[in-house]
Amino acid sequence: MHFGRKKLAKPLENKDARPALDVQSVIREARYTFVRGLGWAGVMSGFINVLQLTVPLFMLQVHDRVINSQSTDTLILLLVIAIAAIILFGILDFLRALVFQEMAKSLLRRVNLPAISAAMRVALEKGSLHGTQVLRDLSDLRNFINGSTIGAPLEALWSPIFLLVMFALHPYYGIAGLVAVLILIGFSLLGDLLVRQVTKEGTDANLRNIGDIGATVSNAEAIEAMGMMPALAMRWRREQIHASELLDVGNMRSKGMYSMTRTVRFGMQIVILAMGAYLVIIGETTPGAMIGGTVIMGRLLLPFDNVTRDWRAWVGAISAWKRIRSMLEETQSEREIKPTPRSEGPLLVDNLVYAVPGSNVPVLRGVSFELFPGEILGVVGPSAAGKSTLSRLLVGAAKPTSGGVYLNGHNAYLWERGSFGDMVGYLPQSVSLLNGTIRDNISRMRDSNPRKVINAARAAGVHEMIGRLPLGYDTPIGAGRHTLSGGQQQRIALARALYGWPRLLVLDEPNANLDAEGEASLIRAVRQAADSGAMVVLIAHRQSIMQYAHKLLVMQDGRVKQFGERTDIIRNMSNEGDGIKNIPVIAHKQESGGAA
Ligand SMILES: Nc1ncnc2c1ncn2[C@@H]1O[C@H](COP(=O)(O)OP(=O)(O)OP(=O)(O)O)[C@@H](O)[C@H]1O
Repeated sequence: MHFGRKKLAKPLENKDARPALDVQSVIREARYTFVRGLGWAGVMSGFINVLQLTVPLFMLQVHDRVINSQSTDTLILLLVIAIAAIILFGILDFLRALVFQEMAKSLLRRVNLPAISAAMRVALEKGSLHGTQVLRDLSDLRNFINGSTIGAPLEALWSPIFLLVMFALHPYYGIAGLVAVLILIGFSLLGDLLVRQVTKEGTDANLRNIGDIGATVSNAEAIEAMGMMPALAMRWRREQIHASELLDVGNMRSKGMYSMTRTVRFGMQIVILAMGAYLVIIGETTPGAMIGGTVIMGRLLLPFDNVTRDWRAWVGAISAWKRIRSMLEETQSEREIKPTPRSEGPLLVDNLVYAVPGSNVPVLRGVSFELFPGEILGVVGPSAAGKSTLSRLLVGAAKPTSGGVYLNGHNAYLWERGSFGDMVGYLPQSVSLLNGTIRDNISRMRDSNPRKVINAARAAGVHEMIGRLPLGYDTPIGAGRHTLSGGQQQRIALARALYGWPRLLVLDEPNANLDAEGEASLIRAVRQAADSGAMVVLIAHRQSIMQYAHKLLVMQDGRVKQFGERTDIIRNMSNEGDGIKNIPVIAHKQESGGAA
């Protein structure tokens, strides 16, 4: 028995190939955008803070200068200055909001596409719900930056200005202000210590729960039919309670700290007023300074209140960013960005090993074979032999752990996706059509050439069926739209695979939902593709289709049990005797005497 090893074509290196995306530079740029935005907003916050002194200083000046001098000219001058300062405050406040908005836009512009590609890759490996989390994180991050909570720490950074003014009014004011600030910083740090971890755990638990519910919703029919809802509801409830309890603890601690900081702020304002009154009595300061000092104390401490109140939003945003960043890093693509010319073959699978990421038990254990243009390869074997995993690796949807799949010597996994996709037709075991029209789906969501769409539909034997639908090729399908039967979906997915006459056609259980007419169309399509020089890989449990295969690959436990010309393999299997029991497809063929 040979596995085609002797004929293996040497893999080529594409010298022009570059990594598709430098994740580290995306992360660096995103961080730079964030820090630069915060820098600008911070500078503006400084001016805004200074301008916030307008009201207390105006009070102080009116009290000390206007009342004493009885001068309306001074009053008018002060009024004009104060109004100008307040208008400037309004303008800067608005500009700062624009800076935040621009920062959110520019951050998302940089991260959006890499994050969505990362989400796709994570979805391939860990399921769609892990993938969609990153989209939620991006949206949370944008809301945070555009929201009202991001500015509080920036304002707190400028507290030294208020402290200086307080020291200028009287050293005792300054000292009281400093003590109050230190107490509030202590509360903020304590709050962070008490809130951060528990909030993170609660959020993670909540996300897990949402993920579980999302996964379950897609199985709603089975759940309803088998009355699984009460048991599932109990599980969710337990998980929900656990997550809510953690989040409630974080919330309660955060609110507790906020109440304490407010108490300290109000208390300190009373202390400073009393102290001011005492300083006025002993002639150390003026009544204007007393009122101004009290108001400035309020302004000084307010951002610390806000930091304590809004810290959870910062914790949430930081966690969201960390998740986005680690997903980008984990899924850094080594794929090329330059299109590679269309290839006619051969297809070489060279000592292919695949273990699911995070597991060290390989699903494929050194699979090798070669396929030439115009050949149809039937892949058979018992359940869990690794057939679908092999098909995913053939089309570059999963990364080999070692070894590789090469088309005309070029690595299928690394191949730039657009040009690779033009050459490949893939029908996965679980057919999933996308939201859009039938035309969109067949044309792979591209601006379609109507003739190519109709050709693909005809080849899949589905043109007449589409013609019978009220909107024909423009019928919207996908979630919540026109519902197609399992067989209809499979045939439209076959038309999608055939679109543009690919050079490599990988069909995983393509006849699973087909009736006799559908299967006849499928066989016609497969033979037509092979006659036009395509390489076809067919995975099927139903044996009828295998009689058209030129070669057979028999898999077992992730290994190649046999590979070769179909007639040779069937002869070998019947000679081995016990092998026939293990390979039902072949066994059935032999028994029925049909295939060879
Ligand atoms: N993402 C994954 N995570 C964990 N295990 C996986 C994953 N994908 C495949 N496997 C494991 O790999 C083995 C082979 O699965 P695969 O779907 O390739 O088998 P198969 O031969 O196509 O089976 P069937 O004929 O039943 O479709 C199975 O044991 C399966 O549990």
